[in-house]
Amino acid sequence: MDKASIIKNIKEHKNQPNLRFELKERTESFTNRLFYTLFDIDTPVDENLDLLEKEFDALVNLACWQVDKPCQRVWANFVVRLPQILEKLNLDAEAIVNCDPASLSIEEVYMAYPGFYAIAIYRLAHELYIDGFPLVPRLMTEYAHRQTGVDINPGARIGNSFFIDHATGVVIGETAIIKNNVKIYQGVTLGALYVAKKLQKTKRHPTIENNVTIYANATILGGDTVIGENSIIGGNAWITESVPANSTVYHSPIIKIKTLPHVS
Ligand SMILES: CC(=O)OC[C@H](N)C(=O)O
Repeated sequence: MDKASIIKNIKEHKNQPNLRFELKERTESFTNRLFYTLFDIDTPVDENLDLLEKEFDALVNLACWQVDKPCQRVWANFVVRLPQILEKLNLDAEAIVNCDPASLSIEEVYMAYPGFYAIAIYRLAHELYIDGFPLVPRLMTEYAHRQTGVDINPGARIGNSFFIDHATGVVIGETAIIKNNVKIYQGVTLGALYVAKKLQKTKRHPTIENNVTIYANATILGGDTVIGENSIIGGNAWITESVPANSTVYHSPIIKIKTLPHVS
């Protein structure tokens, strides 16, 4: 195949007229500016809010290509909710500093905890998601996912003072509901019992009630699965049914250790 034919061929197969990676890049720089505007003391709020509004306009132009989904009011609705979101995020940061014996300062939480970063970007993206703003919330949480290994779908509903410790390899599905003061550790999955396209728009992921702790690598599946309040789910537990309030759930593997006599 000559060069002209290759170009023609590629052009024929490049058939998504709205697929512009500029949207992804602009969303990532908008997300960075937003995070710094909310938390970094040297990032002036007034001028950065103006810049954010301009950057958001560009996102609207790139993301709102469906005529039946007008997006013009989304920024106005979002910006008024920023103080409330910040209040919630400060509660998350406090929960981390109060719960984690390894944390040395609140500044460390904001700058060094991937769990805090992932929750921050999730909470900001969630507000855009509930306004029906297409694609950008997913690009925001995927950006956080890429940086932290924590995949929180912007559709999930998460209450106050949420803490993900050692955050990596965590998956929180689109229809998960997490109430207040929940702590989870690395490798936790809040997922669907099985995956089928026909389940779109149904509750597929679990509900976690207040004050639940879920230790590392536990997997909790199913839209009807409810983990009752004050429960503790041990590491590596595999749960596909509801757990009553105040329960402790252990996974008990059989570990065999065979020690041979030392032969030199
Ligand atoms: C987290 C999870 O179970 O994902 C499976 C699928 N994407 C769904 O949303 O059902």
